[in-house]
Amino acid sequence: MRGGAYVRAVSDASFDLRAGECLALVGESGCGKSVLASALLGLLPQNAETAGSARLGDLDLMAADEATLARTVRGRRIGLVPQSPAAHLTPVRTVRSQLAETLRQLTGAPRRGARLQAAVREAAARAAFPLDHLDRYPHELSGGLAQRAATALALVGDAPLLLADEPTTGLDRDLVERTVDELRRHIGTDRALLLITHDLAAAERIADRVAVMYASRIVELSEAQAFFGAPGPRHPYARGLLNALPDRAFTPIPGMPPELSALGEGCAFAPRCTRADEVCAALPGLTDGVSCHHPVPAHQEATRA
Ligand SMILES: Nc1ncnc2c1ncn2[C@@H]1O[C@H](COP(=O)(O)OP(=O)(O)OP(=O)(O)O)[C@@H](O)[C@H]1O
Ligand code: NI
Repeated sequence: MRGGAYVRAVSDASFDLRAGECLALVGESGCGKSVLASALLGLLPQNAETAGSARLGDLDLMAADEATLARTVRGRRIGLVPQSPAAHLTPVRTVRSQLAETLRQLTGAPRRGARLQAAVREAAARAAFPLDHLDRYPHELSGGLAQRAATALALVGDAPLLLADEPTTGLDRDLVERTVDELRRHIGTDRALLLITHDLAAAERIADRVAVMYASRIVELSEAQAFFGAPGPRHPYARGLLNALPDRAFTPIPGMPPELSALGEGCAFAPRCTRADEVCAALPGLTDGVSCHHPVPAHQEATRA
């Protein structure tokens, strides 16, 4: 990081993702979600340090070189809906030309002509991108339309893993539902989706499992049904996130998440946690999908207003 600060943005993250499955990665801003996604794609800044492995089929993404990632992973084995679509779209080319280019690269689409144009329209429609906006440049698009253009591009390669980083930012509720439903449909039974989101309602709508991240660590990994329904989240932070929702208790978690450059030894949530005691000065391990010394007992249900 500029100025020499050292940030541990992701620690000990461990999860698997099966074909046909959607895993939602949720957590407050700055907890490390996008860094985790960038690490999988080899898109971290050059001075970033990584350790560990991430297997996609027979390939270890963490060990793969840039040529392999560029040639066979990005777009082909992993489709990315980036968090800031405006920054990922090429500013000097229309949406039509970017879709056409990606189609030519990733599918056997012909170089030009009616069949290519039909494929472009089909690709746009999959992400509900309006066909009468295809000839616009990225700066002529609203945030929501740029988001849909980026989603359309990410779906082109039919990659076995789709990584969607806040794919619904800037969309209104109807379109949020349409977009996540489309992502879910796209997954079908033979692809997988890692959905990174602040939007717990979107996660509840389509996720099979939920991973909750706090201050660089996955603190809970649960089946979505158990998480959003009964018995509810077991980690006090995860429970706090749900209870902060307007249609639940609408009670925010007091305090702020810590700076990742100044994390202590113990549980990073302890300063904000009503259940914390002296034991929490030591880092809890992940047991039964929860990383907490005092998880909420399974029979204590979350309050739904
Ligand atoms: N290129 C970078 N250089 C230095 N620090 C970075 C860089 N990218 C991210 N960070 C830091 O890593 C931490 C995690 O950032 P990240 O973008 O992964 O958060 P996030 O969970 O995706 O948040 P948001 O929900 O706001 O997108 C933050 O403290 C951020 O400041
Ligand atoms: Ni992010």
